[in-house]
Amino acid sequence: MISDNTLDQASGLRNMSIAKKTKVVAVTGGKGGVGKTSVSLNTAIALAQSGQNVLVLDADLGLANCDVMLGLRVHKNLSHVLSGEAELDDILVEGPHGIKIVPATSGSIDMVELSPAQHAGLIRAFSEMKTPVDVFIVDTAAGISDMVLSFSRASHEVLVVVCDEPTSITDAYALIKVLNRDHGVSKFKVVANMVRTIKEGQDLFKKLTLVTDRFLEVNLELTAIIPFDDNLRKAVRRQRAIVDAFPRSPSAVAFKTLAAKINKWPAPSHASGNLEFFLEQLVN
Ligand SMILES: Nc1ncnc2c1ncn2[C@@H]1O[C@H](COP(=O)(O)OP(=O)(O)OP(=O)(O)O)[C@@H](O)[C@H]1O
Repeated sequence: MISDNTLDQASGLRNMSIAKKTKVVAVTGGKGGVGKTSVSLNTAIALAQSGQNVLVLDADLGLANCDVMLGLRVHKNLSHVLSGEAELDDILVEGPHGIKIVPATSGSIDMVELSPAQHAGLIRAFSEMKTPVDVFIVDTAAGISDMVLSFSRASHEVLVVVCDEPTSITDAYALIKVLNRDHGVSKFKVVANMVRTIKEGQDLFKKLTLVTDRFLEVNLELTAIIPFDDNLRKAVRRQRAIVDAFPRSPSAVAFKTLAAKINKWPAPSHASGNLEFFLEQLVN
């Protein structure tokens, strides 16, 4: 006879195997000020509006800003997790529509100088979280630091935010090159931000692929075109997200379209072989 205990175990295992896998999306770009945090937060909120449990890691560890952009109060941050004083679940801050944010520290030198082992420890710590997460968005810092590289490599999708400035294109190219050459990332999803027309967004994508096609073996896809939108700046001044404050504004509509695309991306089905966020879910 099969005991109740055995049945409980079987149903537990079944639930584990059908449990939703977390999609992990790194938002990066190489250059500062191209709109990474705006893309991360607005896409996160649009995903939450569509019913997803969304977690945002404010990995701009040198100068944290997700909480500032949304006017949220932070009590504990990643430094408390690193020092062992708190678990990730304890430091989450709730934002609009129930998004959860993992706050970084503001301007703390220690955080900028984390070692590769500490990055790996942080990536592993996410697997221990009890908070349900359908989509995890990693808002990376500007530049090509070890942290940006290890967090991007540990994600399932890498969004590269670019705007129509020569330095944005060269910095995005440099980031793609290093992620590909040194970390084996070959697929990138490009977000053309702050453009005046759809055509400007498409041309911007062409400028980037002109160099990547010539020198690298990578696959780039133009995933979103976000218009320049004065209302976005107005929303930032009010410490609100545009998808919330001006939902019909052109950039808000574009963020919702991007969120709808992310909803359609398949959840990861197998481990990549590298250290990745929520790895446990993929090997169980
Ligand atoms: N589509 C847009 N239309 C108008 N302004 C925008 C748009 N996207 C971003 N901005 C503005 O550009 C500035 C930089 O945006 P944001 O802080 O999101 O960039 P970032 O890449 O995260 O910057 P950093 O690297 O410094 O953290 C902000 O003032 C923001 O309001």
